[in-house]
Amino acid sequence: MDAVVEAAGQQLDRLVRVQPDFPQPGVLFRDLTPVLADAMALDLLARALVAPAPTATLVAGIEARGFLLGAVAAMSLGVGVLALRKPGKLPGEVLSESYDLEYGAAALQVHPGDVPADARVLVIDDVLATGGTVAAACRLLRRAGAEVVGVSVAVELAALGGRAALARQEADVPVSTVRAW
Ligand SMILES: O=P(O)(O)OC[C@H]1O[C@H](OP(=O)(O)OP(=O)(O)O)[C@H](O)[C@@H]1O
Ligand SMILES: Nc1ncnc2[nH]cnc12
Repeated sequence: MDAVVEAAGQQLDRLVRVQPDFPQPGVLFRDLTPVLADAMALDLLARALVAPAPTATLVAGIEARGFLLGAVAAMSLGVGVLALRKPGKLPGEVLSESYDLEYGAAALQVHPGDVPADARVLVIDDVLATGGTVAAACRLLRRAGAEVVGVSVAVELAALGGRAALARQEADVPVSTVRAW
């Protein structure tokens, strides 16, 4: 599987669009939409993302970009995908977790009833920056009764320290990234 991860990493090197000063001055934005639009890159990335957690029984995709990768990754593992949504999108009773990120603040929500009691969940997203988003996802899933077996992200922005921040908050969750820049 290391060969798949390396091949997917090469596709990220080739296709990720780097945009200075977006969505606000000072942020160097990594846009994965060209990767998603390339069939070979998308297939490799889906397989690389699930490689670290082959026994997961459910994938959790984080709104919005994590939805796209989470869905294809879940298909490649043969499991379902759980949508972790931003506020105001899910009807009925929800659990919520707030967090800060590089360019603002946000929250994630889930229906507790959508998480099976024995779920072994792999959290998937496109970018690990400060780590606030995936840490909130882990807290949310645990409150819903799930076991978080891993976090798998396409691109890690190493200078923003997300991996260390996540280790401080969620020390027992293995974190895998296809490429660290
Ligand atoms: O590690 P962090 O500092 O928390 O940042 C990473 C998050 O930032 C981006 O999402 P964003 O909130 O911009 O939402 P989007 O997917 O709806 O564009 C990205 O898709 C990650 O979810
Ligand atoms: N620099 C960045 N590029 C893309 N997504 C991000 N999420 C947080 N920071 C980001």
